[in-house]
Amino acid sequence: MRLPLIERYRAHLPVSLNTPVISLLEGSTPLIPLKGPEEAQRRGIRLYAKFEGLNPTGSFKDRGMTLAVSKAVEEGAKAVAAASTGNTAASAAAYAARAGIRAIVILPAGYVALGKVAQSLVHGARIIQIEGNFDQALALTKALTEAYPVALVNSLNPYRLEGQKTLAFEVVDELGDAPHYHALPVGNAGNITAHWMGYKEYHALGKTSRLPRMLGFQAAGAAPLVLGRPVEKPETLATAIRIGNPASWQGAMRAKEESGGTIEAVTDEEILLAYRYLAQEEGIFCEPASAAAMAGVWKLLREDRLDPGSTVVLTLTGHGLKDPATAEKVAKLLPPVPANLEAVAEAAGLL
Ligand SMILES: Cc1ncc(COP(=O)(O)O)c(/C=C/C(=O)C(=O)O)c1O
Repeated sequence: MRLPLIERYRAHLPVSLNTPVISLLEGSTPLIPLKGPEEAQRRGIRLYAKFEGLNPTGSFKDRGMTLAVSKAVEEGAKAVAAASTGNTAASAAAYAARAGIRAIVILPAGYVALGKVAQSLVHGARIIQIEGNFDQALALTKALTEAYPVALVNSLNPYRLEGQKTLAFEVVDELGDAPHYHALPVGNAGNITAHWMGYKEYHALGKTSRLPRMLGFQAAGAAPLVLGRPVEKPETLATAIRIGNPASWQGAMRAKEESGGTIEAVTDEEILLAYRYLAQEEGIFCEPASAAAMAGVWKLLREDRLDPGSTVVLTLTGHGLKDPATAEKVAKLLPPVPANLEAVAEAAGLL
């Protein structure tokens, strides 16, 4: 029987018996063993994908949203607000609907993948598109929630990170220890901060023999943490991580430094290659931003920077269906053929 995330990890979360559990049975996502690219196989490096696309709204955001919305309702909120590159909006819209309160989402016009806008619309969120980018949307949302009785549910809200840290718990509970490395994409940097919180908590409880080295990856055109300064005009086809000034900058730096890990950039071309590899070689359809984790691990493998025989977990943060438009960048749809066996057999490459 599947448990609400809050029930599964109640002992580790800031909840009480007064906290309503607003849940869509999020979490407990599959940890899928990968065949891995040849560079991993020949070094005996085991790769696993923690596929967060199988959460209720198709991304890891549900882990933080179940807690943030439950706590907002406990505190009497009648509305929640979020700036978003799309997945936070979709998740806030779903959990607000679940709770019977209003969701207000502020999106950078023209840079949110179709699937995510569809979700926010159909869940009944109040969608405000701004003529600006995500960073401007976040500043406006902070101002809105300071001026009006609306709860902020971006990852500046600590409850979001508390919910998201449970991914690390699930990895340890399933593998029996922490991996040697944990790779994930980094945009606003809440997720890498939360992963590291979770591993440190479990380690302090004696549940792991090691702490993983955190491997964060940004898109080369949107890599403030790599450059060491905000990026005024972030650009990448991985629109989920098209963020120039991460809200959790310090948290990401802490995760990198304390774990002895790294935060590096991958190009859009490397992201697309990894996106196609995961779908066509591993059978996993994740969205472009998620594929940045695979692109980054592949880069480190090519540079022989991962220890032979080690275990690497990659967080694939969102489902590929969120961004159907990008799918056509890796595989073109062929024109229709006449409706007869010979034409179909020829198009199928069987003749
Ligand atoms: C699929 C996917 N992969 C990676 C990230 C980066 O996580 P953070 O580094 O914690 O920001 C996001 C983030 C999306 C938003 O920030 C939003 O939805 O507003 C994402 O949707």
